[in-house]
Amino acid sequence: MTDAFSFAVSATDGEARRGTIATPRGEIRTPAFMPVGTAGTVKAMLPEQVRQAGADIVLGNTYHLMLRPGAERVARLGGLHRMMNWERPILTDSGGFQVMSLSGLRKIDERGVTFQSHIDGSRHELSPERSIEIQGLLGSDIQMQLDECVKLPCSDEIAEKAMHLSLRWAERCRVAFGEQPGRAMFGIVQGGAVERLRVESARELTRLDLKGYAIGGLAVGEPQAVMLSMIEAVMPHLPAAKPRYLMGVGTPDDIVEAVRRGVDMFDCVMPTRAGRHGQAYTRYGRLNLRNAVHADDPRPLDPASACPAANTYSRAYLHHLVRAGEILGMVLLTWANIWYYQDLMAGLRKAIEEGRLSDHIASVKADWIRGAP
Ligand SMILES: CNc1nc2c(CCNCC3CCCCC3)c3nc(N)[nH]c(=O)c3cc2[nH]1
Repeated sequence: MTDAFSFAVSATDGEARRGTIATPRGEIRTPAFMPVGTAGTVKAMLPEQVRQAGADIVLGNTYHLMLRPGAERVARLGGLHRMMNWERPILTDSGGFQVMSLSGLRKIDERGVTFQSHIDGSRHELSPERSIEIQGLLGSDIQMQLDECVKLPCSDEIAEKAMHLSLRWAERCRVAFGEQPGRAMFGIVQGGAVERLRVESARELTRLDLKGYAIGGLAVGEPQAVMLSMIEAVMPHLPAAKPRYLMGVGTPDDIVEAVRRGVDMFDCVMPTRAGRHGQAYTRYGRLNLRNAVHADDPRPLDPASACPAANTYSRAYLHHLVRAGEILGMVLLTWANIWYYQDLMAGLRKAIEEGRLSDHIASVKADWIRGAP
């Protein structure tokens, strides 16, 4: 165990890296998928199930927790780790992205974002300084800068304005973060789909010498090809010795293609949200358990999976639970999905260690297409 925050790359395969982030709360094996725990819970899962599935770190969220139960209350209760009974690392987003996608009546200016709570309509201000303060009150191990993420497509001028604002906010967040031993603050590369803006953002952020760098402003509706080309444009301008986090990504296909290009960390609501909506991610692709085709299928989702939800219950039963709107349907499919995503990452980590990532990705994709035997 360490009292510092550090990242080490133990193997590479092309641009892909196998690494480890060491933190006082435990190690994070990369490439890593971080289950989303929006309001202090990975929805429909107990923390011990999240860990058993293979997760080393989960996400918390400034926007939700500042509105309810409130950052100062969480701090009084001993912090987010204690409150949600997750003693391993937590990464928190800064809240700006959620303000833009969830709240009513919002305004962005140099000071920060002003918005109305989607819960009770109350008015709130989130400055770079307040966002970092909230993340500190929550006890977050990896804190994200406040940034402005523009929707795509947008004009170069809008992308440039938002990218420069995010750079100024990165400096303010760096000052507000100060020295928190064992914790990190990550900058977020913006720049829309404009290569020169992406490069400028990455180079300017790198000058702040941060402990990690996120690639933001993607997975906002652009084609996968655009997302991948922006990743390729940014990578040469980020320090190889620091972790790279692609925010909000993504489907299994997005993840394997981004790992190939050097991304180390991912988060996405998809496995949890899909589980609540009757969708199962398996090594044979995605299944919609609401579909009548499963009504008489006695097979489990995947007998080869170590996840109890995937190797025990019949598809017919899962279909029944989903059709009946039973809570257990959400619980079992969320469990299977989080476990599948962790198995996907474990397979990628092993393939990088053994220098066979390209072949591994090809076989993973073939299974998705081939479907269950
Ligand atoms: C889904 N696509 C996407 N997500 C993005 C996100 C959010 C990443 N997920 C955070 C969790 C969401 C659920 C609650 C807990 C936090 C982005 N966040 C920031 N700050 N900046 C982005 O450009 C940014 C860009 C993103 N693109």
